[in-house]
Formats: sequence, structure tokens, C-alpha cells
Amino acid sequence: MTADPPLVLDVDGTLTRPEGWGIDPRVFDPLREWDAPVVIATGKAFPYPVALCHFIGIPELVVAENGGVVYTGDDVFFTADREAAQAVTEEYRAAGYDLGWGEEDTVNRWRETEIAVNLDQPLEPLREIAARHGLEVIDTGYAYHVKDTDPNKGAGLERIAEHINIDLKECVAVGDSVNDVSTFEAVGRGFAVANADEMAKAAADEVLDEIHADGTLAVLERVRGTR
Ligand SMILES: O=C(O)COP(=O)(O)O
Ligand SMILES: [Mg+2]
Repeated sequence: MTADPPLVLDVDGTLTRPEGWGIDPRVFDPLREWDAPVVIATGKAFPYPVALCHFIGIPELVVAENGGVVYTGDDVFFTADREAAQAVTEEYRAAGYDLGWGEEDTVNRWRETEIAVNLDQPLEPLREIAARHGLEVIDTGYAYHVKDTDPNKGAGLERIAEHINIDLKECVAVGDSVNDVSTFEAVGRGFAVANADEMAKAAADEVLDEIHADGTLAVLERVRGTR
């Protein structure tokens, strides 16, 4: 009897179409049919990965907001609060800058533990203000995230693993950016897609030849039944 290893999957850059945007529909069936837990670990606001699990048709196991929010399927944990990040972005706005998402800002509307800023906005003043407030800014290649230095995806995964009783050393992860480094450090086998940034590539056990969902689909083929 062979079994599939548990999976930890990033979203942007990892489940996306090779063009870079939008979930690649080819990942839906293999993930729904996977016979082990699938954790979605993302920088996106909490409702996005919950909705993704819902629409794929898999149990909701979610690390959101770069570890600020963790959902074990039973309980939600918050490991940071939004206020500190909010104070940074208010100062950024007062200095004449903008978050870059338009008036209704659905990127941050339901974000509970950090604030994301559009990549087309100036980074240096944001970094400078965040540092004065004791926060950090990480660049995922999809957004700048103003966050507490503490939470990360890896710590969130540990909480989920404890709750659903899986061994992180048996887990296979795929990711593409600096916010996946802690994931790669936490799991047994970490794969960086070919479009990954240098930090993710350095932390991964292996860098794939394929980009985006092509890379993730290649990993699924390789690790299916290898636990
Ligand atoms: O929200 C982002 O900036 C990136 O999201 P990801 O962690 O799913 O790639
Ligand atoms: Mg990503």
C-alpha cells in the first residue's frame, strides 16, 4: 500500500497559470483526489484560501496572511494584529502615498493581521516607516506586506500539523518566494518553482525546471504514492 504525502502549497506563483495570474484549473482534480491533507499556506487574506479550498472541494486547512491567521479546520488562531500595520500605512498615506488598490480595497478589506501594498507603490518610504514601528515589509513578488516580524507560514504549519496529527517531515511543499522560506524549513521536502525568488530557491531542497502550476503539477506526479 502506498500513500500520498501531505502537501503544503503556496498560491501566487505556485498554483497560478504559467502566465502568472489566476489559479490554473489543472490543479483542481489532483488536489481533490489527493489522499492526504492539503494545506494552503499563503500571504493572501484569510477568506481567499478558505474560498480556494471550498471551490476545490477539499477540507479547509489554511495558513493565511503569512502566518498571521491559522485555521486548523476546527479553530482559528490569530498570531498578530492589524493595528500596528495599520498605523504604518496611515503614516505612509499621510506622507502622500497610497496603498494602490483603489477605494474599496478588497485586498485588505478582510485582512486581519497585516496590510498589503501594491507593488507599483514606492517601497523605500514604506520600509522606513515600518522599521520605525518595529515591523517588517516583505516582497512576495505579488505585493508588499507590512507585518509583524514574528508570524510566518512555517509556525502556522506547525500548529496545523499538531492539530491534525501529521508529521511535517513527511510533508511536501511547493512555493515561490521569501514568504515560503519558513515553510521549506518546516517540511521534509521543499520544492521551489523555476519562477521563485532567490531566497525561496536557496531554502528549497530542489529547484524545479517548470514554472508556476507546471512546477506544482510536476511535483504532484513525482511524489504521489511516495509516503
Ligand atoms: O499575497 C501575496 O503577496 C502572495 O501570496 P502567496 O503567499 O499565496 O504567494
Ligand atoms: Mg507565492
